[in-house]
Amino acid sequence: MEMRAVEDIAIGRDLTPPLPPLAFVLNDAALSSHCSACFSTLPPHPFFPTLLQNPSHVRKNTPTPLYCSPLCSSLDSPRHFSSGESYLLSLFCHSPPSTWDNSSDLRLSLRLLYGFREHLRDCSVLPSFPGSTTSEQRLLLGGKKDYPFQQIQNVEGPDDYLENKEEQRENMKSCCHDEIVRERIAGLMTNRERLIFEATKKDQFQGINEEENPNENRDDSSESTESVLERIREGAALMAKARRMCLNEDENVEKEEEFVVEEVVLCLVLTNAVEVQDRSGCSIGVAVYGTSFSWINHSCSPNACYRFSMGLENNEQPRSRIVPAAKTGHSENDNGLMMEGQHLYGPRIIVRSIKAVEKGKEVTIAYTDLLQPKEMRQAELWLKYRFSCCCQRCVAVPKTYLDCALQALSAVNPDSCKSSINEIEKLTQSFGDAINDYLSLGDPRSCCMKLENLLSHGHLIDELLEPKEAKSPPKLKLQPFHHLSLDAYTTLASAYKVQASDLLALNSEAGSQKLEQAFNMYKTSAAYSLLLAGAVHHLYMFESALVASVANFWINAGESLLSLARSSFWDSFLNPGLNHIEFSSFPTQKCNRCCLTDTFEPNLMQSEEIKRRISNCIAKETSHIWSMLASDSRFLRLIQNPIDFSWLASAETSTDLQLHVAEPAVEKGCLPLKAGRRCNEDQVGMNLIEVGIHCLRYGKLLSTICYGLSAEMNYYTTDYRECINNPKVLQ
Ligand SMILES: C[S@@+](CC[C@H](N)C(=O)[O-])C[C@H]1O[C@@H](n2cnc3c(N)ncnc32)[C@H](O)[C@@H]1O
Repeated sequence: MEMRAVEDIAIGRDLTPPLPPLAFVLNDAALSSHCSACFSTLPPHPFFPTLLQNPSHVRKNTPTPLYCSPLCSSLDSPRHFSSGESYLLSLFCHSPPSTWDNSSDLRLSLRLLYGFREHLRDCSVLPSFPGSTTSEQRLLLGGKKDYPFQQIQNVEGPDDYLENKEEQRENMKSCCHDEIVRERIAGLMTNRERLIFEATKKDQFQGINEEENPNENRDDSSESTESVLERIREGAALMAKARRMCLNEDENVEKEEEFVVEEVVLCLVLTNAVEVQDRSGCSIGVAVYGTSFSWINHSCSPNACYRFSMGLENNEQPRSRIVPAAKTGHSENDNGLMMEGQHLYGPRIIVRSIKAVEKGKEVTIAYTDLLQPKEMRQAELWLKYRFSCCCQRCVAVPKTYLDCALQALSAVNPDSCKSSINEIEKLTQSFGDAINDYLSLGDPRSCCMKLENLLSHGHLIDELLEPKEAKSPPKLKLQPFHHLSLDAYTTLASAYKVQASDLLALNSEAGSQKLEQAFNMYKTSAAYSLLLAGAVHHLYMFESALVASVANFWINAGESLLSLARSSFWDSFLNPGLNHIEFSSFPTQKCNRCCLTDTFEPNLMQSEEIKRRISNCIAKETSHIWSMLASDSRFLRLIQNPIDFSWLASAETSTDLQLHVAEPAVEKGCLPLKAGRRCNEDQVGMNLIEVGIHCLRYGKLLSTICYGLSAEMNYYTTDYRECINNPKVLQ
């Protein structure tokens, strides 16, 4: 099944009304910070679940959902208890499974399973059972007694259906054999056959890879295939155990047929669930939606994206602009379980166009990070969804510019580029280890040192040996758009900021030297944010589906630069003159160089010319401040301008990338760049603000394409002024 546009659709239009979820849960980590019903941040004194049944079964110190209000608690608590979720949390906490480190998909599956049964009961389909039963119903209801699901409270089974045990067993076998291979429940693909049974056959992805690259991913792929299988089995068994505990039954689940229903629903969740993100883009939960959303296929160059709408109110109801490609595959009878949403609360999802879509054309979204190179995307899609993507971007021969750029190596050492599979693996491992130092070990300092080192030299060098080592030719240097470089910039922007706050927190009465150190770290963090925005913007010029990423990166860069410009560090020791700048006098109207305003129509943002004009303007302003921003980082000093990469073309030509860099700016007022130019100190702060406002404004404009004006309106018409007047981050 796929979804198509019912009319010609312009860029930046909502394609669906806000669609309610079939089921949703918070991630384990968000259970103590967010309301489990409406996903808002919890108040200081949150509400516990009401209807706490059988508390003796739930062991002490088990995490529990919390709510922002009695209303949210009364709406959501029954589902928490009746689905067996409370028991699963208890099991998960006290005897953690080996293949699951977060219980959210399993809890989501339990809630969904509960919802399906409730729906079947509400639809009064049971009286017609079994004669006209659908296979979905048979699977979900199963036989009497032997089938754990049959015994959920308040649900009456068809007593006369199964006369004796033998018959029950027969029925169960047929359920298992017929239904375990079934594709859909409630219209949603379960992929169970592919996820489980094909996994045991010859691995298809391995086959594909062997054709393209005989050495790549072979071992990884078969290992991952086995682990998919093991995870699904272990997860389903745990769900079945939790449900049996909830029903006061023997909780030992040993045979596979005892958890086949759980396995099917878990596979449905793995195939259809989406991460729910808060406004800052942090993942806080997972949800499954009905067919209007779940029938949308993936593309690595998609024409749509989605966003979430939280809260209980639901005023806006635009009509849907997408329909299933064909209403085949489901008979009237089979529609017994089709449902669009069960919840009047929880995160609703809205699909939106990020490219113009012609009537009748397929609407697609991204299931994976589009800033990964082709092989990584394909591997992830195969592992999680068992398909090989054949979208335009994936089948392009030669590869698209974007895919080349995401893997491009410098030509400094072309031989190593050719024989580099092992070298790249080593380098990837080194980048991963460095990032791990920060994310897992909490050591931002070591992470920054290692990443700077890897980016500048292509390998780790001993700091003490640096002068000697530096003379030897670099091993593998990455181009600034390489996906490892982009990951490194993201990490460095965060790790430098954390280092700076740690430094200030540890030294509450920091002397001027510490203050200066902290300021330099904040400065380097802002510089990496800007480089990330510039590099991804360069890629966005070749693939407009990157709009959501680039919008976020520009906004982050703008906020960091404005915070830096307003920091009290300037007053203390850098440029006391800045103190007297009247910030409210900064332009809030149209920029007279690039014409950027707050009120650009999303349609205009399709124009390459306009995007180029804005980035040229930001590049020009950046050239005034870059040497100041980059001065404390060994790697950043090698970057001549983080927005206009024309310097790269002359610096070196990549062996596998025909660099497409922007033409030097020739418009009136946009002078060609003189990278690294140092300008009048008094101007630095002003230029920081100019660049910051441009980044923020441009980011907000791009974000209206993917998130919509109504959602962002209040925020983005005032917020850079707020950002200037109320710096959040720095002292
Ligand atoms: C959320 S469902 C999408 C709707 C699905 N096509 C259906 O008929 O219900 C995800 C599954 O659809 C299939 N799918 C999605 N995008 C695809 C693509 N670009 N090529 C092939 N299969 C795709 C895969 O089997 C994947 O596991």
